[in-house]
Amino acid sequence: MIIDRLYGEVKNKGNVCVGLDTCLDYVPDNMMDRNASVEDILFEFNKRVIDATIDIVPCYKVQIAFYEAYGLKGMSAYKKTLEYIRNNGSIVIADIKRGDISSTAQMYAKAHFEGDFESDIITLNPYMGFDSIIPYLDYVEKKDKGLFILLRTSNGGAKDIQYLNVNGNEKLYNHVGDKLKEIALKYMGRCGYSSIGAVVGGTHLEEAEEIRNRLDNMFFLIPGYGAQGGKGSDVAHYLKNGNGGVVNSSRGIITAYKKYEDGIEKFDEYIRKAALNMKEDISSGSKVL
Ligand SMILES: O=c1ccn([C@@H]2O[C@H](COP(=O)(O)O)[C@@H](O)[C@H]2O)c(=O)[nH]1
Repeated sequence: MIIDRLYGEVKNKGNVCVGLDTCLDYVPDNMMDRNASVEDILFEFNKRVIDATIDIVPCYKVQIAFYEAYGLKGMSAYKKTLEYIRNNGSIVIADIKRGDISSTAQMYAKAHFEGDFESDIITLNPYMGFDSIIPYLDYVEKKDKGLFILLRTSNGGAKDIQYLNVNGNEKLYNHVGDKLKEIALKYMGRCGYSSIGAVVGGTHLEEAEEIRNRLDNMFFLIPGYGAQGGKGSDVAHYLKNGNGGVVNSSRGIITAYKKYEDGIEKFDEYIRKAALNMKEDISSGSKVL
């Protein structure tokens, strides 16, 4: 199952998930060939980031919005990026955050688990209801695919809806988590985690322990590290014995070279260094717990 592969990759390479939220503003001048198309520039940038990190990270998260924003050429870069990651033996999470009625969800499943935009794991938004998740489950069961479903997100606005009290005094995200766990239990891997995991922002700490204990067999995608303020000692609360989750950083890694005077010349070195520093930060955070 995909979750066993991800678990194994984390065991060997640590928890850093490199976020490819790539836009032209992040591309160094020397990669901005005036004659090249947006498709080539975005893909070449991603290829450099992937080549610099593939032996030290377990997976990549590709945020589809950044490619959609550039139209068809952007989507070609998106397709090439997914293929490059998968063909080189790594795991790709497509951050698409879909949620819709089942007839539409079926088409989203086909669009992102087959064909041009095939990825290994996708993100979903469950707040339209649990029937919106069902159409993806066939792919989890029969095609070795995985889901990371939004539970408690990293943004401040998470509190507007996800923290509302339901059923008396229960937080909505806990209610959602319990329902997702019920579904997740049907798709358990040998590693003790399900191919249906949850997205839990690494920026809110108060509830971390409760969420981790309550959803003990769900693997977490943890965004919010770096640019949004999350630190190794924060995100470590969502891990279990150093595994059970991958921590995403997008801007923190792909723009790392901008902090250095010689960043453009040593682009690959600084990208790798940012991923290695993050890996070390998370593992020292885990040791403190
Ligand atoms: O709760 C969530 C869910 C998803 N994201 C996504 O993660 C990255 C974060 O980017 P950074 O540059 O590392 O801040 C981005 O693609 C978001 O759409 C999230 O931030 N929080």
